[in-house]
Amino acid sequence: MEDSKTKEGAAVDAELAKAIMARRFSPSLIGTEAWEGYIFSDMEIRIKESTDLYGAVLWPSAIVLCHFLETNRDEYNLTDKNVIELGAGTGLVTIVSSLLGAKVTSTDLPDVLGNLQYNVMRNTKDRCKYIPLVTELVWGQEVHQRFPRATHCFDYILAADVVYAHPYLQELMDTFDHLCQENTQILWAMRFRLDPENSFVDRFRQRFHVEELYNLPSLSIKLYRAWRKDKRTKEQREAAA
Ligand SMILES: C[S@@+](CC[C@H](N)C(=O)[O-])C[C@H]1O[C@@H](n2cnc3c(N)ncnc32)[C@H](O)[C@@H]1O
Repeated sequence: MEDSKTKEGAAVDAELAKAIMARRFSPSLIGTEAWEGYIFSDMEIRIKESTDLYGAVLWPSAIVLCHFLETNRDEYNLTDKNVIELGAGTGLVTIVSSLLGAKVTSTDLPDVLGNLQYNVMRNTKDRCKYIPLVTELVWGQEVHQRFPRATHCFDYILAADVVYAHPYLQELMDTFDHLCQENTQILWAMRFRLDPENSFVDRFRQRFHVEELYNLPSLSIKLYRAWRKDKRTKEQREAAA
């Protein structure tokens, strides 16, 4: 019985993973510029990558998160919502969220912003209600000053593949903690590779309620929804702002 259930789960995983990854179609070369094409919201999105930086490559978690947003737009309606993306990389999640009607703040390390801005502008210009804002956000650095809670209240925090063996996991946790207010939802696609990912999830669960939305073992990716556990008092909210 258990065996047949596991097999059924594996088949669903394989099918879903295949469907999600099939959104990717073959790389093209136009003139001197290489790009990869994706279709979301019935629109073609062209992503330029550059292999010299982590953030200049599109990772499968981003495709998984975009697939979720596109196929669950009734329940997670992004129209007119304030959204921030952490570690946006090449920008696919920012672009898809903008096409779905969100006001997006797309963030990453300074080195990555040029390529990110290029992809975001190229794919959202004249196609979106709100022009996405691309800006630097280094996890844990001046987040309180640059994104004060009183003026920066996000409905959604989006993140794809931001947890891996890097030395800034605590800073990332603190950034989630600062940006996530009482009514904020975190949608976070996570690729499991080694132990640091598991212990991050354990620590994350101490601060946030966590619901697993997708489990795709064939891609080693899970998609989580999370929201704050603690309800702050008015005084605490003002002190943290
Ligand atoms: C594995 S890539 C994922 C990129 C993109 N979200 C995707 O799924 O295609 C990790 C991203 O986190 C960003 N990143 C890494 N360390 C960071 C830090 N300390 N502060 C802000 N962003 C960081 C990288 O620049 C990169 O864009």
